[in-house]
Amino acid sequence: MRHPLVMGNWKLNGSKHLVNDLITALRSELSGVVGCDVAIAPPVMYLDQAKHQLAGSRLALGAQNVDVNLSGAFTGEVSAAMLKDIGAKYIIIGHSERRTYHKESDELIAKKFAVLKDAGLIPVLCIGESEAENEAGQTEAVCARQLDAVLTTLGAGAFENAVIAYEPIWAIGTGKSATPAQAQAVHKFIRDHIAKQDAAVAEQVILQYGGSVNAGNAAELFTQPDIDGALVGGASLKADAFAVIVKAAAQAKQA
Ligand SMILES: O=C(CO)COP(=O)(O)O
Repeated sequence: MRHPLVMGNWKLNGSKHLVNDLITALRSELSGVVGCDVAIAPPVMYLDQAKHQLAGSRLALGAQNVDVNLSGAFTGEVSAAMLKDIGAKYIIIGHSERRTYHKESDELIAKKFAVLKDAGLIPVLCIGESEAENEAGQTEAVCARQLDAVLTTLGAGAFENAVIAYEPIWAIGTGKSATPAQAQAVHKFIRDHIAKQDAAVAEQVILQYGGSVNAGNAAELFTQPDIDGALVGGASLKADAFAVIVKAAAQAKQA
């Protein structure tokens, strides 16, 4: 049985003040909520502050990126060991914003996946197609290519205790979420694709949907059998909306 996971990707937003206020509010909104794992990924600058403020709560710490190098002359980068040291658990890699703005390739992202596994961290691998690819009927081919970068180099076993976030680029920050049926179809494709190599690993891998998830559409998305949670951008910056999403996952996925 898969345990749902809702994670907030704060992207390039925040300040010491906001971290303080948002975590204080989340702790209060989510106290007593069980049945859903919850994580927040603030900017790397605030990970230490966030870790201290999360102490004693059920909320886990995430990060938004990692470098492939372990240490050395790589100005501006952050290593997997550093993220582990600071107490992060879930690390987002392959986000479409990094693929687009930082020209990250499938091969680089597969290397990031490997360094995270080696460090004992949980990769949250983002995949998903652009609007043009979607309209050209290439959704499955794009997702398969992005998954295969990891599958062919690391094998299906790498997805044991890992997370995949299906985030169609056309749904990110647009207010235009995929419909539950659309998202479910792609999630099933992703699970089946991994199952071709290892059915047991495919059955346990957490598949999140991301792209304009909000307090109003979350519950319906979570009714779908292969949607195990959400990677939430904009709505994760509002404690009340994020809490509604977490509670919807806990409710929908109760045994
Ligand atoms: O990119 C996302 C999460 O990683 C989704 O962002 P929005 O929820 O703002 O659409």
